[in-house]
Amino acid sequence: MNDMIVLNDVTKSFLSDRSIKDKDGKPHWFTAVEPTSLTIKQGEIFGLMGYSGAGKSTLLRLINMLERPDSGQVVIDGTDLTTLSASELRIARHNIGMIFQQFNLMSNQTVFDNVAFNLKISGYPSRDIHKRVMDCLAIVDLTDRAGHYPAQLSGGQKQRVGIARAIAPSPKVLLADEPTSALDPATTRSLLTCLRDINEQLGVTIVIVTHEMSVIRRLCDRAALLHQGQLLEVADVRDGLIQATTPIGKGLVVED
Ligand SMILES: Nc1ncnc2c1ncn2[C@@H]1O[C@H](COP(=O)(O)OP(=O)(O)OP(=O)(O)O)[C@@H](O)[C@H]1O
Repeated sequence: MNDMIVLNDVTKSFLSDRSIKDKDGKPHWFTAVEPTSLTIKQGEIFGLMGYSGAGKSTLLRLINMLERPDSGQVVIDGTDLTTLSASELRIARHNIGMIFQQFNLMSNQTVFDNVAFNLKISGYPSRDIHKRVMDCLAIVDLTDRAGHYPAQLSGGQKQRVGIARAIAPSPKVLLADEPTSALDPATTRSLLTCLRDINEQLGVTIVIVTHEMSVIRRLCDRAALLHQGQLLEVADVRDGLIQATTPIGKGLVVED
């Protein structure tokens, strides 16, 4: 399989609280992602896991450049996003869908319009939008909810709308930031099945941030184990077990 996502020595720091100064009196920069290199293959389902503050969400957001790395390269399907102009980056992002823990739906828009929105801004032909929205709602089993508003949906249904919205422009990569954290165990299971089906049917590469070991075990092919901004190791997931080898990694994996 081709390399779909290649991170080459990416780093990311944030300016700390203004009250925290370095010894020389200058503002303190906190390193959220230490130099990290990672390759994710086309069609993989890849997890990012680690304790709170490990840098999982920041690393995920580097992949679509919602966070711009301080250094290093972010290569998606052969294109280094760090070299693109703002308008080129906007176009390249059509290849990268994203879903969020809190769904981020527009509450004053129907399910149909929430999904159509992404197509409109990606320049999808107007005459084809209706069919594409309904096809995507069928994939997530929400055809009968097209005219509903988000407030009329359960959490699991809202996340399915988020998935339909993300896959509508036919991205090659789907990023998921704690997509099941707000859901109960049964709804989580059905959402993971939905993500697995999308991966198998559409061939979309999925990168998922989660602190739930069971999500990694059920869904992922491999997972990066992160600790305090560092990539400890990339572990295979075989027979429902995360094959960690480093001492901290092994500790993370039995934490559930
Ligand atoms: N925009 C920001 N400004 C300042 N600090 C930030 C910013 N974003 C993240 N950080 C810091 O970077 C570190 C890593 O944050 P990140 O959200 O990536 O971790 P995480 O592993 O996803 O944690 P969690 O599981 O709690 O969401 C944290 O210490 C966080 O406070």
